[in-house]
Amino acid sequence: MLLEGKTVLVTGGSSGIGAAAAVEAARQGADVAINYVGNQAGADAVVAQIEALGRRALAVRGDVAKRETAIAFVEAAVAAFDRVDVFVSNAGICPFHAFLDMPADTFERTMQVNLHGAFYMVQAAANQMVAQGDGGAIVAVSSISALVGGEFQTHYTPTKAGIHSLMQSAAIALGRHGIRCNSVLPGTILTEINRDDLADGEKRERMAARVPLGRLGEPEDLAGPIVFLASDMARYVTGAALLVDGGAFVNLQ
Ligand SMILES: NC(=O)C1=CN([C@@H]2O[C@H](COP(=O)(O)OP(=O)(O)OC[C@H]3O[C@@H](n4cnc5c(N)ncnc54)[C@H](O)[C@@H]3O)[C@@H](O)[C@H]2O)C=CC1
Ligand SMILES: C[C@H](O)[C@@H]1OC(=O)[C@H](O)[C@@H]1O
Repeated sequence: MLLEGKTVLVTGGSSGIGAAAAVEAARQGADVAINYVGNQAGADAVVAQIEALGRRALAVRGDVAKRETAIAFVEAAVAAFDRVDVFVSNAGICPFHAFLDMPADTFERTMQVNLHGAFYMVQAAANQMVAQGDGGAIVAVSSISALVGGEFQTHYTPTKAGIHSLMQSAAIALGRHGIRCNSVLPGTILTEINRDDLADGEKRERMAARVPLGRLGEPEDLAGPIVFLASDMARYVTGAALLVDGGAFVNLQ
């Protein structure tokens, strides 16, 4: 098991990629704390899945856009499990909207949840890891959208580029403490975040046709790469970004 005896924290862990990562971490031997914001049923289901795997689980409610949520999440996890070994910064939103009439509050909320939230969470987790004194691993869920644009994502893609960049700079700032920082860059993964956008079957098929592996992603496709980067198998990997997109990015023509 890749995460035997570790404590893993995941933001936005009540659905999608975060839920898949949380459950896989438990399958790999970790106790897991998830942050969630509104989906109580989803959080309860993830806790139940983790416990069914014989591991301890904790769900802590909070809006990642607020700095105090980060501090409270890490404190609650330490109170329950004594330490933080792995932190997965995953929570995010993507309210698709055209650029020219983007409401300021849509732009600002997307920045606050996706980028400010990741910064505060990673900072709080890193301070706990530094205090423990024996290193750790941080994995942030960025996106293929850190590298390419989207017409209705002008507020969103900069947050994903920012998260990718945050991991690079944090890798430098935290390397001396033995804390590794990496990001995963998912392609299009079928989750709640894009359920409406991909409800149009024609668009979904067009997107899938661009993927060399021939299908859109599932949340579980991210679980292995996240666990790998979190584990000692990746002990000399830091500041890296791992595309998990079925080959979509390289498929120019
Ligand atoms: N689905 C996709 O195609 C891709 C998703 N991503 C990223 O993956 C991450 C997870 O998204 P998915 O699993 O796809 O969708 P999702 O909607 O299932 O998951 C997002 C999670 O973040 C949580 N969340 C949203 N706002 C929050 C807040 N203020 N505080 C705490 N939690 C909050 C949601 O409750 C949800 O559990 C996001 O950061 C997203 O940007 C990146 C690339 C592609
Ligand atoms: C939510 C979108 O479908 C998804 O988010 C990303 O980051 C991907 O690039 C897709 O556009």
